[in-house]
Amino acid sequence: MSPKTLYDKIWDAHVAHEAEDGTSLLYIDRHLVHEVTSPQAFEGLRMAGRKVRAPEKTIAVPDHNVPTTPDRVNGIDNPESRIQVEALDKNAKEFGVHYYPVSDVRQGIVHIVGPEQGWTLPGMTVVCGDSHTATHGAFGALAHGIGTSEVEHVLATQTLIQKKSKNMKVEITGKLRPGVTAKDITLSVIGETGTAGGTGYVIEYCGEAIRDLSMEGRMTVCNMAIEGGARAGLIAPDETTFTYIKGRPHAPKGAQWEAALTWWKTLFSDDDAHWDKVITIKGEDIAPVVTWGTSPEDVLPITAKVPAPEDFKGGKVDAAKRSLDYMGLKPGQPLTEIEIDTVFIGSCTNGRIEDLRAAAEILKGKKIKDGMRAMVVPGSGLVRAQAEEEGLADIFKEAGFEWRMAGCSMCLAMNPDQLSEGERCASTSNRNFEGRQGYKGRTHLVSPAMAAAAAVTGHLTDVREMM
Ligand SMILES: CC(C)[C@H](C(=O)O)[C@@H](O)C(=O)O
Ligand code: SF4
Repeated sequence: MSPKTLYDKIWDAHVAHEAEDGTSLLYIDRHLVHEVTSPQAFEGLRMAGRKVRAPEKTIAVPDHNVPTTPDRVNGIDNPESRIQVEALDKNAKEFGVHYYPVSDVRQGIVHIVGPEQGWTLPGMTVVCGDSHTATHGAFGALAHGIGTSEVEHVLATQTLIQKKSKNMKVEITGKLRPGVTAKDITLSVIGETGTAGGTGYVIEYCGEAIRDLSMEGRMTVCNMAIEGGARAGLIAPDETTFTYIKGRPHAPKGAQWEAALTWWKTLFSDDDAHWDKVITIKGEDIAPVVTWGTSPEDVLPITAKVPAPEDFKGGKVDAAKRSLDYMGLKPGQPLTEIEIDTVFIGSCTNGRIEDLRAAAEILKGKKIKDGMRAMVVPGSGLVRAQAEEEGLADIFKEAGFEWRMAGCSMCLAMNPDQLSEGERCASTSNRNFEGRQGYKGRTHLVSPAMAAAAAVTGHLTDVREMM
């Protein structure tokens, strides 16, 4: 047998039919659904008189539009948001799919709920009408976003038409230095490859620094594969993965667990597998980073200065000028002198329990800067409950943070949590596009620990000085 990558193995195990030009019909093991990209898909089924083919493999949860203040039990003010969430409610019940409504403690961001409930397992194909589906690749699942018409296709057939991507290996060797996290890894990789570097590829992240990460950290890394342009990100499963999964509500049990484990242990890239592209980064070379511009590739170590447009080449000069202008920054200004007024800790990138622990560790016994607006939005109701049990919520509240209910929140401006014009936020989310967190709002992407540090000092801060 010819050697295969992990991606090749999962792909081969799911091809139901392959046409001559390589276009394939893939079987889909898990279909996650949220309120933004599913209403038309369900409506299409309804109009055609079709059913959901595999409701037991379909999981729905509202996340983008839901308010995160406790008074959300009284309903959603914004009519557009309300329509989307109510449509999901109706569709989930009518079509009989698994559903976690806002009133359920298990509700949260779809990419946090799936793994948490044991829906996401190694070797699976996982899709969702959402680009950050890449998150689930942390389990060694082939997971990626799809469009609304594909959502309808998967709902109706449990299959997806796909062309195979190329194989790319991103190796992070050795150990990380203190203060450096999974978020710094994933942003640094994009800094190296650019936002188009992964286009046409599925990335497998490997190396000692990746192996050393918890499942939470691995999800953070894979979450941003899409920001580097890749179709999906993958990490081969190992004991860390199996320990995380075991005992979760929808994980296999008993003899099924043993059988699954036997297969999962074959899910790695063979030694002499072929890679179309390889990138290697030394773990010790990665610093705590921050973005200065309006693209995730605009990333630098926190010790750096705001770059000048002339530092870039070709078309990137104009992009840098525009970024600096939008962000209101001057070349040569130390990044640590950039003052911020808002801190957002949350999102499918960094809204898990370990992220909250890392931020709380920095905040313990401290207060946020006067006038700072700071909020923690746990990625799910269960993350929230656990953080309360561990005393993290008290640390956040005593420091001056708002302690919110689960949802996408200020990661994107689809709900009441938004930046106002000119506001500047240190955010643990994954996109710093113009207006992403609110009209004319400005975003600096950072790790949870770096966000916490900035909340205390009032400016972008090297977290290592607070450790
Ligand atoms: C709303 C949704 C389609 C979108 C995505 O696909 O990623 C959102 O989750 C985002 O992060 O921008
Ligand atoms: S948290 Fe942000 S990135 Fe993740 S699904 Fe929600 S909007 Fe998209």
